[in-house]
Amino acid sequence: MTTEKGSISIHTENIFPIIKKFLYSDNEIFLRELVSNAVDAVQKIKRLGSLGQFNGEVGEPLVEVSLDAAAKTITISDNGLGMTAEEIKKYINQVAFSGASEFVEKFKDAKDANEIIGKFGLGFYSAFMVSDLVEIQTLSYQDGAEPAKWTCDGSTSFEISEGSRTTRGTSIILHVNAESEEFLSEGKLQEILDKYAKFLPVPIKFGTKTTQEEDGVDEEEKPKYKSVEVDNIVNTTNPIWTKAPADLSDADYLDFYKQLYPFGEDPLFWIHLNVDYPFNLTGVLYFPKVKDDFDMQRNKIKLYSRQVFITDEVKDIVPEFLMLLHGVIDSPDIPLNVSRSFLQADSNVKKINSYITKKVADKLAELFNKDRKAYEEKWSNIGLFVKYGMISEEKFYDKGKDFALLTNTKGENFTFEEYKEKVAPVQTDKNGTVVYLYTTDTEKQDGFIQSAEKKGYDVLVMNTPIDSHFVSSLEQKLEKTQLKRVDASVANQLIEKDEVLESVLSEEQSTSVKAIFEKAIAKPNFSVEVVGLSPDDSPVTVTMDEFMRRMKDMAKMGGGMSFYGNMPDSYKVAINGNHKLVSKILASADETEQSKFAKQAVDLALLSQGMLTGAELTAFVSRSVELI
Ligand SMILES: Nc1ncnc2c1ncn2[C@@H]1O[C@H](COP(=O)(O)OP(=O)(O)OP(=O)(O)O)[C@@H](O)[C@H]1O
Repeated sequence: MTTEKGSISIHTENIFPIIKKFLYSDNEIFLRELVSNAVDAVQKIKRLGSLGQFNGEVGEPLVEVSLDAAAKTITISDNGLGMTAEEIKKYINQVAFSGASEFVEKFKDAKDANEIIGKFGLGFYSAFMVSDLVEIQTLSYQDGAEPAKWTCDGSTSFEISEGSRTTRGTSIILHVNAESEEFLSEGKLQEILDKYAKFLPVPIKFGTKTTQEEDGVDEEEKPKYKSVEVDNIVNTTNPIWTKAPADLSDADYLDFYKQLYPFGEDPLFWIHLNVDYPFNLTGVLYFPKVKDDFDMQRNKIKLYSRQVFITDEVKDIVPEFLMLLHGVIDSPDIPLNVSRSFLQADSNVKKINSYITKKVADKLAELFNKDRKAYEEKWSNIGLFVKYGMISEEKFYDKGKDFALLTNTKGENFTFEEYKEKVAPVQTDKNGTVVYLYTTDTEKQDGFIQSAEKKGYDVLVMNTPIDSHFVSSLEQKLEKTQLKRVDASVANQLIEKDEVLESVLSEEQSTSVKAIFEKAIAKPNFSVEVVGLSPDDSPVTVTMDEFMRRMKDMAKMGGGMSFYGNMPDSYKVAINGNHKLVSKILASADETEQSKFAKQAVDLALLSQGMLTGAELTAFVSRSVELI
C-alpha cells in the first residue's frame, strides 16, 4: 500500500479550532464518543456474524481503553469490524455535512458540544478537542483486507498509509495536547468511564485491578485466598432496564438503585418502563423518600441512549413534577443532540412525557388499590410529589383525585370522595358550600383547632411546602367546596350557618365596645368587630383573612403573587359580645381601666397565637404584673 496524502473534504479553512475552542467546557465527551464508536464496531461484527455475512471467529467482544502517561497517549481499541483504507476515506474523511461555512457561522457561539457533534456526525472528531495528533490503526474483517493507518494533526490534511494492526479491529491513538493533560490520569479516565460507559453493552476494559481469589484450603480446612490481577472491566453490560421485569426481583431493583446512588436511602417503589411503539423507551424510575427540601433531589434521572450515558438534565423529557424521581431512561428516539427549543417541540418528547405521567399515575393507583394500608404508610413521603403533580399537570390531577389522600389532625387519611362524605353533613354552610378546615401548624393553631373540633368540625393538616398551592387548586377543582384555614375566623363564623348566635349587647353598647377596643389597639391594620359567640368562647380572637393570608403564603413560595407579598398584614379582631369580660369592661366607669382590660384581652389573644413579641410582649408582662 502506498502512502496517500489528501485533504479532509470540508470546504472551509478549518473546523477543528471551533470544536476545540468553543466546546472546551465538556471536552471529556471525546471518550464517550470514541468508546461508543468502538462498541458500535463490536456490535456490527457480531451482527455480521449472526447474519452469516462474516464466517470468521467473532471472538469475545472487548473494548479496551489504555493510558500511557509517559508517551502522553490514550488508546481506545476494539475487536470490532475494522475499516479498510477505502472506508476510512469514506467514513472519516468526508465529514458528514455539506454546508461547512454555514456550520461555522451557526456554531461559532455554540455552548453545547452535544449539539454540534450529534447534528453533524462528528463523534470521531471530538478526539481533536483533546489531541494534537490522532492516529487510527485498523484492520477490516473483510477477506484480504490490509491493515491501514490514518493520521491527522487537526488541520484539514490527513495521511493514510499501511498500518501495523495484526488482529481485526480498530485502535484510536490520541496524542493528548498540552491543554488536556488532565486526561492523562488514570483517576480522571476512570471517572469519565464511570460516568458515560458504566452500562455499555460490551465489556470495557481499563487496565487491571487486584482482587482476592480462593486458593485451596489451609491446615484448618479454612479457605485460603491469593491476590490476583484481573481485567478492570468498568461496566455492567446488561443493566436491569434492558431485562424483562418478570426476570427481576425486588433485590435486583434495590441493588441497581445502590449502583446509581451509592449514598441514597432505599427508594419506596419503582416503575419499569418499556415501550416500543410509537417510540422506543426503556427505563426504571424510582420513587425516593421525598424530603421537604426538594431542590436537592432534582436532576437525579439519568438519560441514556442505547446504554450510553447522555445527560442527567432531563428537564424537557420528563414532566416537571416527575423531576423528583430517580432512575434511568434509555431511548434512542430522543433527539439528544439538538437544541432545547427543538426538544420542547418534538412530538416524541411530548409523547414520552405523557407516557411517563400515565405510567406513574397507574403505578400509584395500583399501589393504592392493592394495599391501602401500605400506601397510607408511604403517603408522608409520596404526598408531596402527588400534590405537586396534581397542581402542575391536569391529566395527573384527573387520575390523582382517586388516590390522593387528605390527612386530618387525628392522623386519619381520606380520599377526596371519602372526605366529602365525612364532613358534608356538619360542615356545609347556609349556601350549600362544604367548608374544609385546615391547619398549617398544629402547634401554633392549637387553640383554633380545639374550638373547631368542639363544634364537631374536622381539621385537615396542610403543612408541606406546596400545600398553599394545593389548597388553592383543590378549591378550583372541587365543586361547591371552600377551604379555610382554621384560624381564618372565630369558630362560630368559620362556617356560616343560618342560625346566628345573637350578641346580648344593644347596638349602642356594641358601638361603644368597638370604640374602646379600637382605641386600645390603636393600629390601622387591625379592624375590630363585635360578634355574638358562645359565652365560653374566648373574649377576643385575632384572625387573618383567609384569602389574604393564602396569597401571602403563595407569594412566599414564589408563585407570582408578589403584589400580595408586599401588602402589610391585616387582622380582624373579633370581640365576643356575650363574654362576661366584655360586660365588665362596659360596666366600668373608669376609662383607663377599660382601656387596660381591653388591651389585656387583645394581648392574650395575640399571645395564644404566638403573635405577641418584642416591646409589646414586655408591656403586656408589666401590665399583667400590675393587674395582679
Ligand atoms: N472504532 C471504529 N471501528 C469501525 N468504524 C469506525 C470506528 N469509529 C468510527 N468508525 C466509522 O466512522 C464513522 C464516523 O464516526 P463518527 O463518530 O464521526 O460518526 P457516527 O458514529 O456515524 O455518528 P455519531 O458519533 O455522531 O453518532 C462511523 O459511522 C463508522 O463507520
